[in-house]
Amino acid sequence: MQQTASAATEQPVISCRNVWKLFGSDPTTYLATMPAGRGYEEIRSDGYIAGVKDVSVDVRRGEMLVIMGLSGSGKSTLVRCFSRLHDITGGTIEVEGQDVMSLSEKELIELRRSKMGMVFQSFGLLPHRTVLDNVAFPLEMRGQDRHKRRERAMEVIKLVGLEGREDYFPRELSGGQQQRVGIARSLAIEPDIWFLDEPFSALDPLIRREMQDEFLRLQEMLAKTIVFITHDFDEALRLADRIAIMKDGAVEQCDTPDQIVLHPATEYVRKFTEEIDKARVVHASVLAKPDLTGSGDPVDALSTVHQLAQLLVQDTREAIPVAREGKVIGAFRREDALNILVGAH
Ligand SMILES: Nc1ncnc2c1ncn2[C@@H]1O[C@H](COP(=O)(O)OP(=O)(O)OP(=O)(O)O)[C@@H](O)[C@H]1O
Repeated sequence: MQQTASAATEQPVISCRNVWKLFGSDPTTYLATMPAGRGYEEIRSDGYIAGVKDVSVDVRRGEMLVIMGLSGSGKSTLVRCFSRLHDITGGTIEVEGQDVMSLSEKELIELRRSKMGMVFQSFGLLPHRTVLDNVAFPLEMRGQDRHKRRERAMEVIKLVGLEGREDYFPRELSGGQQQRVGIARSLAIEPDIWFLDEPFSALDPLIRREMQDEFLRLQEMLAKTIVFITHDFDEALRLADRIAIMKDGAVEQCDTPDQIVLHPATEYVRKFTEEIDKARVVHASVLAKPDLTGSGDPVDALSTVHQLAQLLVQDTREAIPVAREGKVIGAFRREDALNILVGAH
């Protein structure tokens, strides 16, 4: 996935600044009196759990932000704060410029219902309803008439590749197909912001990869703003425009996959990147230096080093130009790319 340049400059869809979510007996008073710089373990010894610890991230329009971290690192808590399923203890969260903590219960329900879609690991399908009726369910909740909701449900069923299975019951479907129903159901309401909490982790590895590919295809068409939770770094690298890596409630680094594998911000992040084949992650666009001039035909900015392997080995040029949509944006040193290819970076 590659975002348009304007996505980075537009107002973010979700903006969170210095957000804290503490669990414990009186978190608000505790946070107000807590000495600055108190660490996760110190907070714990004071009797509180820092579910989210001083997090500032933005979710940009049309991007897929993947929140990655081990179990208990705070991924779900952070995302629950975005939709105010949790009240935050400190900081601010704005969704489309609106401070979520200032919304009334009614406004919140409306915000969630009209703008947000959610998909969970457990699929959450209604077992006694057919695929069509499961997908149409949120529309029924909205009071949409039967004909309209069936029409819309069929549209999204087609979109996720389940046409012909609309009259099946969930138990008659594979895990991957059931998750497709979950995805179709959440898309039925045309959410602006899509939250997916480990949607593929109950699936076996082959199906999981297939679903990831399909998901990328779907996103290419829909260009939704997506927050995707996973504990799988490979999945994060495959899907993300940007990845926020969490540990002990805090975001260790939030950046593009390329930057994370090339320039891990902390030792913790570096450990994740150790086993990764960087050549499959790093794109020519990131290696290109605008002030370097190459000779001969340019390579495409969206190519990974892995895709360029043959050229890199056979070519003799020192600097290779890179073009985005036909326009040269700079060049990279062939040696730099070769180092990534052989794992010497
Ligand atoms: N309601 C709660 N009360 C107390 N502690 C909580 C509550 N919800 C979460 N926590 C704690 O906050 C921390 C972060 O939990 P969270 O569920 O966000 O982690 P996660 O990264 O999503 O983990 P997983 O991948 O296992 O779902 C954990 O230590 C958890 O025990």
